[in-house]
Amino acid sequence: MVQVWNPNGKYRVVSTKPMPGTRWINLLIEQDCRVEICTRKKTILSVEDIIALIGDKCDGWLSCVYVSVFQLTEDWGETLFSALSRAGGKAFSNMAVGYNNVDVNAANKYGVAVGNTPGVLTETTAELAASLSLSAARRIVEADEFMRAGLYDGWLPNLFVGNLLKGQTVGVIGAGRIGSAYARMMVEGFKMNLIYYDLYQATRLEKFVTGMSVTYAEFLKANGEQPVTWKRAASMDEVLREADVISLHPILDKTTYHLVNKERLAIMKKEAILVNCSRGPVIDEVALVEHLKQNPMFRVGLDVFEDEPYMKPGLADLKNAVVVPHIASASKWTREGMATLAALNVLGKIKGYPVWSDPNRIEPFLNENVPPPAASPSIVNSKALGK
Ligand SMILES: NC(=O)C1=CN([C@@H]2O[C@H](COP(=O)(O)OP(=O)(O)OC[C@H]3O[C@@H](n4cnc5c(N)ncnc54)[C@H](O)[C@@H]3O)[C@@H](O)[C@H]2O)C=CC1
Ligand SMILES: O=C(O)C(=O)CO
Repeated sequence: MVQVWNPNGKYRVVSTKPMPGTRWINLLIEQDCRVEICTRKKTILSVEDIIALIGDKCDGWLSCVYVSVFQLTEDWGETLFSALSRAGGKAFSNMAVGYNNVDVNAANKYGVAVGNTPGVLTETTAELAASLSLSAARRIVEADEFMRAGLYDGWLPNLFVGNLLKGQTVGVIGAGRIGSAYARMMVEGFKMNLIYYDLYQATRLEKFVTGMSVTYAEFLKANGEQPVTWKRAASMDEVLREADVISLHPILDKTTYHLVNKERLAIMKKEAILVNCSRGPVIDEVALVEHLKQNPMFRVGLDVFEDEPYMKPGLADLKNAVVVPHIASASKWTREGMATLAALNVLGKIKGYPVWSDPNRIEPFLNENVPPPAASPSIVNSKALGK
């Protein structure tokens, strides 16, 4: 049930799941860590399971730290942080960028550093959002099922007619790292016009699309095509009204819970495409199921669900929904990199290293040919802990 590496290591690091690759294990072992990996088949561990893994003491280990493989139901609150702290635990890291499953105030109370893994999953997650956009627009899953069912008996003018993306408007809600990467893909790849909404100005994205639309505009015009345009919307509703494809990329917090609800679905175009690779509760999924039933030309691509791992009743039966099991960050390079960043977050705490200055630039930690910088790549509560 628990696989142990380097049993005589001075520092104890526990992981709730086997994580991809071996670099993360080697980096910990090189720094005198004993690595314990829970290999139980159970996908979602309960609070009791995790408390049992943490144990009640560190048995002479100098530091007892914890890497949790992100699970929506692995709720890191008062109970777990106090258990970790009682066992001498000083650091915890999600193997994820999102940390809505973590009560950071509780971690602060027990002086536990909370790590996450930004940056390494930006492009991979954006690529999945782009894949879902295309799958929904071109009805790939429905068509695939049709072929496999042996129903294809010849080309027809009306067979699986979908939406053209070129020249349409892509809307991005939450233009942070992933939202901006997705926006660029859709503008560059499909010549879509962009409208975005975020609480903050996405300066880097704006510079990119401005630069692109200036030089690219000449090129497109010379080739008899329309240049791409972009704008920052004053409200989220403006994006919902204007865009043909809308992708959600905000964090989940109380400002974004049910951001897309019945009223907002009603203002979207009848043939719009909605993609969610952020967190399930950003959409009111019951309202979405109803909307999909009433509007068969409205399509969605979902990687995340309100009650993960479950879907709301009715969703699985709808042809106008493409659903995948939270795989947006699942490329080999990204998942191995996430494991490395998570391990280095806790290792940095063990070694007393500072926190890396820019969580948007984590490349130096991912170069396998050189030792990683002496820093924790990303600790979300470093300021609160006075680091
Ligand atoms: N499905 C999956 O496997 C994955 C999901 N994610 C989710 O994506 C989220 C975003 O990740 P990053 O882009 O790296 O984070 P980020 O912090 O770079 O971007 C989040 C953006 O959301 C914006 N935002 C916050 N509240 C908002 C509101 N009320 N309205 C509009 N915008 C708002 C922020 O200003 C920020 O620009 C993560 O927090 C995580 O929940 C991330 C990776 C993989
Ligand atoms: O990183 C995250 O936030 C995830 O959802 C898993 O990649």
